[in-house]
Amino acid sequence: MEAAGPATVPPVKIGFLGGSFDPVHFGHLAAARLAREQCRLDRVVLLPAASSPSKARDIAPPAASAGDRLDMVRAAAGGEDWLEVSDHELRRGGVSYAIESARHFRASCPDDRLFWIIGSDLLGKLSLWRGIDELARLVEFVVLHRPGHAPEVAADGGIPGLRLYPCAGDLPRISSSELRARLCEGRPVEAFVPQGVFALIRERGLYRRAAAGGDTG
Ligand SMILES: Nc1ncnc2c1ncn2[C@@H]1O[C@H](COP(=O)(O)OP(=O)(O)OP(=O)(O)O)[C@@H](O)[C@H]1O
Ligand SMILES: O=C(O)c1ccc[n+]([C@@H]2O[C@H](COP(=O)([O-])O)[C@@H](O)[C@H]2O)c1
Repeated sequence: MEAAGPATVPPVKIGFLGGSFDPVHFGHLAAARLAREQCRLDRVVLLPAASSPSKARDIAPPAASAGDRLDMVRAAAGGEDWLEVSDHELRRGGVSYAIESARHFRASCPDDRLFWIIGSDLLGKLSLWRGIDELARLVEFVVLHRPGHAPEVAADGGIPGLRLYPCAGDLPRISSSELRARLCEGRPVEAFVPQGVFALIRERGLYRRAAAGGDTG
């Protein structure tokens, strides 16, 4: 009798959602959940940026410190066994280019499929991301329609071999900048962030003043 060959194990599918998460909100969590469901991801990693490339030249740095943003993201991810948090970009410091993170995760997970999850607000400038041709070889992109940002924007911009999967579904019309403004004005935000995140914002008095800035270390 012939021995059965080794069973082929399908590659693990890991999603990454990078962002400033200043603060993390239900829009981010909905994006992670939809991407996981529609692309059948095994897990999703929230990846807080030390400094986002698209925001690095903004006048205002992240309003909350790296430590506060990381704690809020950890609080938001708690309780979901498929949702993880990586502090890789925060430990690396500097501007958080996706290509550098993708090289790191590709090296540590050589056999897995890596999916970069982005909102449709980022699509128009995807071709300008640092090292986009290499990035498009290393990862596949999942795009969530963000209200107010048309998903039909020409995305590939001639990016060779781009693998890009649009996800269907309604995402909450929330942004971190709107939440920072609300907090600064003393308006409620409980409906937009998980309870643990709200508790941290209140305990630490985060985002009380718009011009407060904050350290990123
Ligand atoms: N409401 C939302 N629905 C879907 N995707 C979102 C939503 N908010 C943010 N994202 C996506 O999450 C990622 C991280 O976003 P980021 O941390 O910059 O949040 P933000 O709400 O856009 O912040 P800000 O208002 O400060 O620009 C990006 O890919 C962004 O497109
Ligand atoms: O690598 C790049 O060139 C690049 C340019 C723009 C945005 N990104 C990534 O996109 C994610 C969301 O960015 P932002 O500016 O919406 O917070 C974050 O993880 C950034 O590192 C990456």
